[in-house]
Amino acid sequence: MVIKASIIGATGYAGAELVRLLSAHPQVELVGLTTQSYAGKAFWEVYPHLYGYVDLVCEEQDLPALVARSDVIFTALPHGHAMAVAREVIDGGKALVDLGADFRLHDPVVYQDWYKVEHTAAELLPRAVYGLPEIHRDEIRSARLVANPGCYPTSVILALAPLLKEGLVETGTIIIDSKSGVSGAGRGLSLNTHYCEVNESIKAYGVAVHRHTPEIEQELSALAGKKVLVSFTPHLTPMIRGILSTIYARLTRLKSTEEILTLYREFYRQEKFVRVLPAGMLPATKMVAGSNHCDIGLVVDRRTGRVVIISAIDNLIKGAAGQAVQNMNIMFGLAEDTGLYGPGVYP
Ligand SMILES: NC(=O)C1=CN([C@@H]2O[C@H](COP(=O)(O)OP(=O)(O)OC[C@H]3O[C@@H](n4cnc5c(N)ncnc54)[C@H](OP(=O)(O)O)[C@@H]3O)[C@@H](O)[C@H]2O)C=CC1
Ligand SMILES: CC(=O)N[C@@H](CCC(=O)OP(=O)(O)O)C(=O)O
Repeated sequence: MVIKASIIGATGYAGAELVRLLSAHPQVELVGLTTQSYAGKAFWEVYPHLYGYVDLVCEEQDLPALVARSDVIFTALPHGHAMAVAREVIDGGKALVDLGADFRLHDPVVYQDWYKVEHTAAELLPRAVYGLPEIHRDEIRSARLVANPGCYPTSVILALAPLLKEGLVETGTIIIDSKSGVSGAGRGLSLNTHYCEVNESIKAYGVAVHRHTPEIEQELSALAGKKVLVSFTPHLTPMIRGILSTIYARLTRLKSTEEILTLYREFYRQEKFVRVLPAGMLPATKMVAGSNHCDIGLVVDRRTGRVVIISAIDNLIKGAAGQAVQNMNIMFGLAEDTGLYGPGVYP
């Protein structure tokens, strides 16, 4: 089987990583790469590392033509833009994986509250599946519209799922401290992300108001079977790739580190992309850079009755493009790790 794939917003950081992964995917043919600013340029002129691997030319978005020649379309656009293309893709009988936030929240009112954008395709929300394969694999299999999760939520939900499913943490005491590389903010130029502003400095942002908060709470609440509230604080750090999330929660029953690690190993036993680390080993962003892994380590602090869980992902891979490919593989009945197998790069 050859899957014809197009990417709308291919020239952003998430889109370009998708181009790299799909160009090496044994069962995909890339047939369209759209851009806002680089129409007419060869893709390798925008991203020279792909010289010799991708010979497509960037094009302006011509949606009917793109839908006609694709089996699957990936949207890697700023939030608010995928809803304008989703209906035409779905009505055309093609699959859509959206890397942005437009179809992640089930409730359009919550979306409007946090994103300050009107949801103009709310009728499609019931058909959208939240594309975290380790939690929603069966629904993804039959979905035509998959909402690829946010990068921070991926690192947080995978880190907490086993404990919430077992009712082992108090659902009102969860504190999440996440640190991201600057590529998480996209390729566009901005004062907040230019070299002098971010290098040799770490800063918190979006405190108590970050738009990933409702997405994290939606998924954690579903796992717990009751409302979960979190305090989520993201930080911008002077690295290019990676997210490290450190999560604190009070245990409902005291367990040892080894007991909880056993629970995690069992929960993720079949998962190729979640690595539960042995006691005494903790994740680092370098361990997952360039791979589709989420690494998880944890320690029970018996003194405070809290568990501290640490997870690491590459924001552009498991946090975006890799997870999108994983979702496509599931939707098209391929082995889930096709085109994604293997560790990343080190150092
Ligand atoms: N970066 C990350 O780590 C992650 C990103 N995401 C999500 O993926 C999506 C893309 O993010 P990212 O790649 O970082 O963003 P970038 O800013 O790097 O790229 C955005 C892409 O969208 C195109 N674009 C921008 N505005 C418009 C518009 N008005 N109409 C059509 N095309 C437009 C750009 O074109 P051009 O290049 O020509 O200007 C570019 O191809 C976002 O929704 C983001 O939140 C999700 C998880 C992680
Ligand atoms: C460092 C940085 O700025 N990160 C981005 C989140 C990354 C992202 O891609 O957001 P979505 O997954 O929702 O699309 C931010 O905080 O807005």
